[in-house]
Amino acid sequence: MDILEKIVADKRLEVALKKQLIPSLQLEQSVLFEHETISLVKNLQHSPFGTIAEHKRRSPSKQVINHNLNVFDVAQGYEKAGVSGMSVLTDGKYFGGSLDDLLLARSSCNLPLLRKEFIIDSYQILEAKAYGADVILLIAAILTQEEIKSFSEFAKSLQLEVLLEVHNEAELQKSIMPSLDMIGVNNRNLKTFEVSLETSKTLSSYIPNDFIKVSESGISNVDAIKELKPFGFQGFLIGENFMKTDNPGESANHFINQF
Ligand SMILES: O=C(O)c1ccccc1NCC(=O)[C@H](O)[C@H](O)COP(=O)(O)O
Repeated sequence: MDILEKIVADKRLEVALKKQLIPSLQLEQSVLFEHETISLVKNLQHSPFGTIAEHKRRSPSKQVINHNLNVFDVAQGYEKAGVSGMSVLTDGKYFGGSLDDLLLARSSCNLPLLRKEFIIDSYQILEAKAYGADVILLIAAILTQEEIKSFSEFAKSLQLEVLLEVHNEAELQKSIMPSLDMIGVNNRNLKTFEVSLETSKTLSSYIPNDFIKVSESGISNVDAIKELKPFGFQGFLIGENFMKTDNPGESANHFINQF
């Protein structure tokens, strides 16, 4: 079993247990609060540097990145730096995140928030809405075409935006559908952890222009963004490069000031 299969197997167990503790109907009641969606799409369309800055304590590829920060300060720092959106990893076992991180980020900034999670059940989309997300991530490698359709349509019915992530052409071809807003190319192979910006460049020409193109992972300097922009990318998801420092907000600020 590779790491992605292991994460998904654990996630299925986790979601089944959560559904017993807090049934969907109960969760739906929390969703009724009127948090107006803050659009990541609009921010990316209007930014020359389209940075989506991530809160990421650890990862399967890097183990520990940073456990000494609090998400409240990180979110405020990112907002002050002028990033276009924030990604919050909510998986506990492999990334050290939680839904509370999402809620804290929501309470501390007005950035569009992406719930970065391995979504395999519509229950997690309800959770995303209830905890203040504006955007959900769907990973093509772990979903069927039917799941991508039903999950993205459900997200849209909750006024959430949808970022669909691919890593190869086959994943992209099965996923293109009108209920998506953004298509992200993950430069990291989630099975081997190998990272290459060439993945974004190669897949860019297959992504229809109706979608905002986002390049994810392994972006460690401004030159990478300058390299990717001619391929049509408007969003750049950056985690480790900011989170490995003592002050991710300041690092993001320094990064953006180089444009
Ligand atoms: O980051 C990992 O090691 C990883 C392993 C398995 C599944 C997903 C993984 N990462 C999720 C992400 O997509 C990244 O956190 C995100 O794109 C930021 O990447 P980076 O800037 O390289 O931290």
